[in-house]
Amino acid sequence: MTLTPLVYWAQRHEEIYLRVELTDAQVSETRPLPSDITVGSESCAYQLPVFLQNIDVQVHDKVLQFRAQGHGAKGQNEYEFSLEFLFPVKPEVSYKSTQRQVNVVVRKEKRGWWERLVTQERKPVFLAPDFDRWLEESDAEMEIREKEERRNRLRSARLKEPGHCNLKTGFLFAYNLVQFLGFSWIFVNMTVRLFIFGKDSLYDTFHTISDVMFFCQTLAAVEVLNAAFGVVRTGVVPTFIQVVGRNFILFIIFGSLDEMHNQPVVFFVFYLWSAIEIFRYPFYMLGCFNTEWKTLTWLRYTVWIPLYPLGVLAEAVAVLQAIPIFDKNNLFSIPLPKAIGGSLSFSYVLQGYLILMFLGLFINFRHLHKQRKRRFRTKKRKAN
Ligand SMILES: CCCCCCCCCCCCC/C=C/C(=O)SCCNC(=O)CCNC(=O)[C@H](O)C(C)(C)COP(=O)(O)OP(=O)(O)OC[C@H]1O[C@@H](n2cnc3c(N)ncnc32)[C@H](O)[C@@H]1OP(=O)(O)O
Repeated sequence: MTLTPLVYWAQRHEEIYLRVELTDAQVSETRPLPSDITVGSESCAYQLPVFLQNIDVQVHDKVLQFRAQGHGAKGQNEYEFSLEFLFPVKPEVSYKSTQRQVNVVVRKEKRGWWERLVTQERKPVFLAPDFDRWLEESDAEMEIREKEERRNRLRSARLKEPGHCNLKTGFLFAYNLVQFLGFSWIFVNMTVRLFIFGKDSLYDTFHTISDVMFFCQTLAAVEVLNAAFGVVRTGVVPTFIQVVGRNFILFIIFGSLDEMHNQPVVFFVFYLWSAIEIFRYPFYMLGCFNTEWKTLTWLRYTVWIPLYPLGVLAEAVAVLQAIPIFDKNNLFSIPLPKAIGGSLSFSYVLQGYLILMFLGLFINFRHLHKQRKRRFRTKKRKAN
């Protein structure tokens, strides 16, 4: 026999809760509950346990379809009902079942408070408010505020835990210090050599600097993990673009081609890379202790404006210089069936990479511009 179960509902700004009572009752227009029993009343004689199987709850285009099979005092029953929600909901539905009921949670497509649950004005006879979870809109808003305050209290308590804060701060400070020392050595070394040897220093940058640059750029992969694991509050994508972008140039274009080692472009790329890092890493070091030096903050969020396009331009020159070399030595060429040429030169990959570079530049330029606005807007707001 197919029965329509009793369904109790409540809402919050982002969710709808349905409590489906599976009993041996058949509730319908023609056969309402006996007068001495009201929906949800504990005295309902129908509250007999039902052993459930094959629960199927789906949402398609605002309509929730519920089906289940249950074995109760009156034998095996099919249970089903459907509801057309007032507004769109997300297709993902979660539910938990007990002997007597199935608790369903549906997420609203758009956050907000509904005047009723279903499209039709007159509610279905099997539907009733769930007074165990019922809140008026203002109460729900207060519940959200209380949850947020609890979360903030927990977060600040966690950050005050001596172990948590010191470990993360110590790790970040040490990382930033090592990177600052590495890039400072690079920047000072290249500056001094430029003053002493003039233009000649442009041709042996790779031989004098690359070991430390390889070390710093390999270590920089940690920044992607920091972003991915939430160690620092920043996006994974910009960090990934930054680290992959630099290491592609360093390891593939410079590191794998001897012919590139004596090119002046190596000097410009290394110099532009280190010119930002000598401000960025000390800025992070101070940030580990929630302090800042205004001039350093300004430099960290300003010098990238000329350096980033210049840096990517220098990298593009390096890629263009490497293309004929890869064509000649066939390094990293992609093997293809003889019928279609035997191999694809890596220079084709480089031509595609040139497009990625300028896409990556656009993404990170926009990201840093947002960071700069956020940083200086926050400062302005604190100053007022
Ligand atoms: C399928 C693969 C596709 C790959 C495609 C690749 C294409 C590549 C194209 C582009 C290639 C670019 C190559 C690079 C060129 C150059 O570098 S040119 C030289 C100039 N370069 C720069 O100026 C960029 C310098 N780098 C950065 O700024 C970062 O790497 C960044 C990721 C680009 C931006 O940094 P981000 O962390 O996102 O912003 P911030 O405002 O600095 O930090 C946000 C918050 O996080 C905290 N934080 C971050 N890191 C640390 C840390 N190490 N220690 C402590 N705290 C850290 C920071 O303090 C901020 O905190 P709040 O202020 O409290 O929010």
